[in-house]
Amino acid sequence: ATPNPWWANAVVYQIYPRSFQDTNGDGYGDLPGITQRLDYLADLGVDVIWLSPVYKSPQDDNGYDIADYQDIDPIFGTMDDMDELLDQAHRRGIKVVMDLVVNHTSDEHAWFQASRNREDPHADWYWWRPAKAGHEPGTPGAEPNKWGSYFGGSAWQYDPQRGEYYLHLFSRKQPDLNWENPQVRQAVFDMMNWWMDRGIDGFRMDVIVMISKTVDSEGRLPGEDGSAIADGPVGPEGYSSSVPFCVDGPRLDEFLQEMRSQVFQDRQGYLTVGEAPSLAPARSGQITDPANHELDMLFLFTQTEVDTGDSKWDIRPFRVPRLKAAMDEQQQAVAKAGWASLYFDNHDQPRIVSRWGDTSSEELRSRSAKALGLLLHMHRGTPYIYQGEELGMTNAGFTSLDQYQDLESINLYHQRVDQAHEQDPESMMAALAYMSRDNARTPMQWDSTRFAGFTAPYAPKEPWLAVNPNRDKVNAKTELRDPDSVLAFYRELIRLRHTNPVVAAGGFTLLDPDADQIYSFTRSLDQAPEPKSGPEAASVLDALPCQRLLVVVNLSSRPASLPPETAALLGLDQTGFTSMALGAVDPDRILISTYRPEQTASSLLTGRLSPWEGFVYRL
Ligand SMILES: O=C(CO[C@H]1O[C@H](CO)[C@@H](O)[C@H](O)[C@H]1O)[C@@H](O)[C@H](O)[C@H](O)CO
Ligand SMILES: [Ca+2]
Repeated sequence: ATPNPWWANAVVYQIYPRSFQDTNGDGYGDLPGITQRLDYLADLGVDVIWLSPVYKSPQDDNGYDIADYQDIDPIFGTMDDMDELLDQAHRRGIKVVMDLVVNHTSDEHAWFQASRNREDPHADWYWWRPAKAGHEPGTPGAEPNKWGSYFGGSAWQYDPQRGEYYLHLFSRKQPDLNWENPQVRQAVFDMMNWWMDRGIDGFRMDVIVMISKTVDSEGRLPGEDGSAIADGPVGPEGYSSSVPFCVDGPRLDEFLQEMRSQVFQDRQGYLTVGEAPSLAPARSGQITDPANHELDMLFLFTQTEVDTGDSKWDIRPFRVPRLKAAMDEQQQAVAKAGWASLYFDNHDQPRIVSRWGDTSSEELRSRSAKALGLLLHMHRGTPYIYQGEELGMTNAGFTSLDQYQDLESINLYHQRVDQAHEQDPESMMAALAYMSRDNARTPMQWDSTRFAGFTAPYAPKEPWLAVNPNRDKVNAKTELRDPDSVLAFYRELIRLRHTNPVVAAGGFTLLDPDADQIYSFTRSLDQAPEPKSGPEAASVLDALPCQRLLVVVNLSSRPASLPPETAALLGLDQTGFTSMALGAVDPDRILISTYRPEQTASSLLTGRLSPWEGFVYRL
């Protein structure tokens, strides 16, 4: 079998620079702050850091609205600071992946400002359309079609200077680029090559599956005057969904292949991962199949939608079988070809330990954080750790709207409560507390001081977003000293992935899909890898060819019996009693557990796992 590429065995750590480490007391994290913390990341064992955007930006969407791709925003520092970070990371063997936001730019980008003039060569670099016939431009109903923006309101904004509307799937200050225009594509590829030549190691590509929009043979968008394609139905808020026409559009593969050949053809050792909201998992097997020369891996979203209804604010109870179904579908999509990325947390998702774990006590917060980490990292794919996830950081616990900063949260509160009256204030505030993106964006908790070490206790400026008061207990300094901490556990998880080839390359097989507390699966390598010898062989067992692992996690705060298929693999029969002589369950085969191995060995003998008990067993 062709050896797996380097990133198949790598662990990526996502940094949200705004909330990571402030070094100049302005309350915002910055690049020197990241450089300062590289030893912490090296000690954790991560192979790659992915930086959310640090480019010149009016920060309307915290940097995902870029005004100059080839300059650093002063809030984060200078290009010299960027070079220093790159150099210091590489010295520690850590690669640096940047965020590529090219579905849209900022409306303050020179390209957009130029495009407002119809005579300018950039005139066709964005999606400009006239007002609907028979409607006064700029008045409700005059928009070219009924598409709604992800951040509320129409996806169209009228610009009096140009005398036309421009498309913005996200905020008004994030106009979509027109990738149909080859000059746009060339400008993007030139910018990407500029950064790759500066020594970065790849890109995470923002909403990259939205760059190809569906148009009819005349280039008309669905629903616009004269278009051969009708727009979709209008929802309760008065807008239709752009997803059927803007996600996975007709030229997506062509554009991704062109990008691959224009930027990455003659390069080694890089990583490309595309963000793919609303993409069907089956498509990930094609887009990440190396034979198609598109992307290395994708961020799919189906696992982040198992506890929501029609919208992310329509919260539903978390059910383990639904998560299993979603993850299994993603695993099967790339079983033959392609590769998966593994994530539960990022800067757009609430903290997983608050979402699906249990934070009702310090004990349960720690145990459930470990169980969820083990579950994710033992799947087949490249795991992503979001800053603070390795500490088991929790949701913010905000109770009033003015504590929130995220435009999506604030806009959607007003749209759903004040305008569309489809949700009452209490339930929307509850939805925000559970799902808002700000839950992931509270400052990193380095220690128990006033501002958690994110910024100096008596810094001139308070942190841009409130520090979570539980920083007195949940912080890196405390967990670095505690061998039983969530941090120590994550270090173990990463070590296991780096040392046990089955973890990186073994095939995935889900067990007991209907069990409602326990999530279990096996990972197996067809042919045994070379047995380890010499110092690497930590134990006699290490010397044996490891071929198959069993991963079992109780994702509940209640004890749970081992379900049938899992029990059978451990030689336990239905009654849960071991048909194997007592002691056949060999504690040495427990490679890692969220409890002490001997405790897990006794759990196995009884066939009942404790709350949030998870382990990897070498079959
Ligand atoms: O679709 C996206 C894309 O997010 C990417 O694109 C967005 C626009 O650039 C940006 O706000 C996000 O931070 C970036 O990760 C969602 O995750 C989005 O955050 C929202 O929750 C949809 O309901
Ligand atoms: Ca700062």
